[in-house]
Amino acid sequence: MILPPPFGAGQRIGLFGGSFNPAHSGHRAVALYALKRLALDWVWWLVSPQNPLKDAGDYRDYDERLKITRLVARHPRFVVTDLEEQLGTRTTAATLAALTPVLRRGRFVWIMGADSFANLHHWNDWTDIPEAIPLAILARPGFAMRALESPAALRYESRRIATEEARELPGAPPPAWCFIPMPLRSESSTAIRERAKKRKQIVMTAS
Ligand SMILES: Nc1ncnc2c1ncn2[C@@H]1O[C@H](COP(=O)(O)OP(=O)(O)OP(=O)(O)O)[C@@H](O)[C@H]1O
Ligand SMILES: O=C(O)c1ccc[n+]([C@@H]2O[C@H](COP(=O)([O-])O)[C@@H](O)[C@H]2O)c1
Repeated sequence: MILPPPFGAGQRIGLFGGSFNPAHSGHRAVALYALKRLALDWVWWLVSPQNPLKDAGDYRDYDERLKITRLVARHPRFVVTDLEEQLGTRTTAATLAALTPVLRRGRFVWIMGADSFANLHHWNDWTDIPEAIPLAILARPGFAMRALESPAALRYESRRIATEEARELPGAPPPAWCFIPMPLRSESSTAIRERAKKRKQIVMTAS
């Protein structure tokens, strides 16, 4: 496994997993906000080969997703990586299990949007995830209440860290999670794909 080069023991690292199908400026805003609020050294963008809950037919080619994510994530503290492709893992629980020795060497935190946290209980082996790594939940339009009342929030209610203490999250003993309000971003990959589909239809109708 080739770890992102800027990795030193004890560093504060955010793992930002996503389909990035395609990556957009909302992702960048989330990563920038997490970088600052969690006082991270690095954010590793883990481009997921395939979210096991999503339709494979909707996916753009992996290399193309990596390429666009690298363009969107251009920042000296961001690293876009194909770690999950290298590991051959498809579920987050399996990825985190494979990364166990790595997680012990740094102060890691998993970054996700509030929509992901609201649905965490549908993920494969979902309780393994908060048991493996602290979770930073970034606000997303329409999902704050659903996230804060979700099965994951209720199950780990006593392990919630106050927003003002978000800096304590990286490397905190799991389970631990924190909801981080941020200026809301409405971008979504679905909307981008829908717009692209419509443009294609218009061109086809016109020709
Ligand atoms: N606008 C946003 N605000 C907050 N979090 C976001 C936003 N867009 C994506 N995220 C978070 O980024 C991570 C990766 O998201 P993903 O690649 O699925 O993008 P998406 O826009 O949600 O895609 P899709 O519409 O295809 O589901 C997820 O944890 C998701 O919750
Ligand atoms: O492990 C699962 O079952 C699982 C289900 C849904 C999403 N995930 C992971 O969550 C991250 C965000 O996924 P997505 O598709 O919403 O960008 C990405 O790393 C996925 O692999 C993982």
